[in-house]
Amino acid sequence: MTSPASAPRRSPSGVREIPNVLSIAGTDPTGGAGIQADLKSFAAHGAYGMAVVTALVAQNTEGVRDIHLPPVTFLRAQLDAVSDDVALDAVKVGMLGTVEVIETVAQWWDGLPDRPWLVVDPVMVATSGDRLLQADAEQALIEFLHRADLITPNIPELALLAGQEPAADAATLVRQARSVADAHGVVVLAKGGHFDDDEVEDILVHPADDDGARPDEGRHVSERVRTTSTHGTGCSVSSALAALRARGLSWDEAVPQVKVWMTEALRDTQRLNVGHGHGPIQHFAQLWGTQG
Ligand SMILES: Nc1ncnc2c1ncn2[C@@H]1O[C@H](COP(=O)(O)OP(=O)(O)O)[C@@H](O)[C@H]1O
Ligand SMILES: Cc1ncc(COP(=O)(O)O)c(N)n1
Repeated sequence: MTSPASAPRRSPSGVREIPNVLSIAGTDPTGGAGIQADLKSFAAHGAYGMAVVTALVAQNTEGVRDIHLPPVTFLRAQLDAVSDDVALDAVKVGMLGTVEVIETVAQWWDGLPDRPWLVVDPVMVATSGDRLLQADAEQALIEFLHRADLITPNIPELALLAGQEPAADAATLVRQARSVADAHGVVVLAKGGHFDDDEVEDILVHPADDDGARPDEGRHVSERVRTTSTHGTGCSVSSALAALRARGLSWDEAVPQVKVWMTEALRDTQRLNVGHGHGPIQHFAQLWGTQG
């Protein structure tokens, strides 16, 4: 097993002007979450986006209707087709779904000659409340995490990773994020979107070093946009962070930039008219200009 700290994390050519970033995730045919959201997010952050499908999800803004899992041999064929040809600068992993899918992605990752940056969004449940990770795959997902540089759990996901009840306040969120960061040797962005304060705080926690020292956590606060169009926020944030890391920003530099972008993307949802449930965000608010 390669330890995350010692593994080379960049392509040999250094920071590419337009980095190659791969999403390994499930689909959303309405374009708001999963791979479709990831590709928009890569594009909005100046990266060349690619995608390998783990699961075909029949879902819309109202919920998940069905999930089809292609054979894992075909998943592996997709992964090899990309990595045999393209030098990867960063990889974002989203919905994995089952133990078999997790093991297939892990084997592929462990065999890569170079280590791209790896962001894992530990997707478990959709905004609609539907399960996207089988219950018997939770342990396998936990065992996958040491490969990541950054993981981006929301409040219930962090609780499950920490083996505790969901945090009811920021202090508990920090404690849980520290324990998960130390257990897996990864940076944790604990997302506070599920609290209901007037501000949304995401907390960036680094693992402690061998002497038990760690940098202060980054407290990233933004206004809460009052909208029900929050489908795909988590997918989009993790992809944006992968793209910016591949462009040479640190996590501490990338997170505030992504928060500003997400706030505008949520504010601009008023211009979209997609579906009857939790609508998508407007990934290109900055590029297309907002209404104000
Ligand atoms: N209403 C909101 N206003 C502003 N930012 C939000 C809002 N909801 C979520 N976010 C941001 O979107 C990201 C996703 O947050 P969260 O909802 O906690 O995760 P998930 O989508 O994985 O459930 C975080 O960066 C969070 O700060
Ligand atoms: C394929 C896929 N991956 C992830 C999510 C979670 O997205 P969100 O919780 O933001 O709705 C989703 N709905 N579908």
